[in-house]
Amino acid sequence: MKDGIEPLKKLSRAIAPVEKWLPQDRVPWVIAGPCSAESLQQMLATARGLVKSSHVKAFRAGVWKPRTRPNAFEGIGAVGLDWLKAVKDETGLPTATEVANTEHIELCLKAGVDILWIGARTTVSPFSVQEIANALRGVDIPVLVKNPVNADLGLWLGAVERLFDVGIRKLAALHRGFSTYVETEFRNPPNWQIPIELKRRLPNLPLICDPSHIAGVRHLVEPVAQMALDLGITGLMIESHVQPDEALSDAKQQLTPKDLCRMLERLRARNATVTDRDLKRHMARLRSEISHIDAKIIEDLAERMKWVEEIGRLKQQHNVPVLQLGRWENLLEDHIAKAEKVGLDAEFIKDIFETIHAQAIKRQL
Ligand SMILES: C=C(O[C@@H]1C=C(C(=O)O)C=C[C@H]1O)C(=O)O
Repeated sequence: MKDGIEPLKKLSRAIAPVEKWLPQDRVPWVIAGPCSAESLQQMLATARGLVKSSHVKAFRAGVWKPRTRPNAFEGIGAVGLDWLKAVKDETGLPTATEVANTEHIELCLKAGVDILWIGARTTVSPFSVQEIANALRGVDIPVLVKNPVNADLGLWLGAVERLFDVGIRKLAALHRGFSTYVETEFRNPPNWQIPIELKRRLPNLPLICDPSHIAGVRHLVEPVAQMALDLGITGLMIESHVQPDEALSDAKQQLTPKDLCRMLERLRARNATVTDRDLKRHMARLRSEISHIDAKIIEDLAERMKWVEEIGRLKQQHNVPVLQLGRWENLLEDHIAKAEKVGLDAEFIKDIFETIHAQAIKRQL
């Protein structure tokens, strides 16, 4: 692809590995803590529970909360930074919080916060991201960039680039899912293809998954975390509160420290690299079958397009419209029925044939 991949490769190579700023002796490695700092007692009690798991490497808490509507709890403010410091002094855990403007950054740097993150509602605004980047020029601090709330890879990449341009090298992307108008089982569906594409563009950029915001409800946090591990994502950010039901924000998705620690023991990490020779050979055989089928699909598509173009010429000679809705609807119905019989997902087949049909129309215009 020619869309600026070269400069991104350079950027990717210069990014510091996570072990430069957080220990990497456990998979998953986890940044955990309450959605919001609410009181010193709540912060310390949560941290005391979390530190029992050796997976937990840093403590998070939101101090300034961007809320969708006014009159919700908008965060405790700067006093929360003192509580983060108290957590660090007692547990030794590095601390992390969200920043959205210059003032937040100045206060965090003064209070000795170790890791900053940029929230999903901030990543959507290049003005805000640039303001943050300018305030961080010359500062050596890890910055995690949450994906923008909307499914826009460009904004996510742009935010990483703005921070890189002011000298931040301890960077990571934080995947918290994407907002959607339609109801789904998730609060913010993961759209895994977007973080996967981000990883393809910036292979060295550490990717952290935030299953709490993707799930939105407690019982889905574990399956989403497991999906992230199955994909090979080793870092997680998870919300935890000593009394989740009483939480002033995100009450439904927070886990007690005890439940979180237990969950971390149940999660299964995958081995990062394939070393076993037999396994390697077996995988290579399967991949050659897959490549063979891919080649067939491409040949068949090329042949399909030849017939499409021929019918297109015929339509032109006889003044017949290119789009034939009846035929298209029949085809789609047939294909979906056939696909379901062989165990393929209807939506998947619909997406594929919509793409093929769009191309078929283009070829006839
Ligand atoms: C190829 C045709 O043109 C269009 C493309 C179709 C396809 O890709 O199968 C089906 C119907 C038309 O909208 C056709 O009329 O059959």
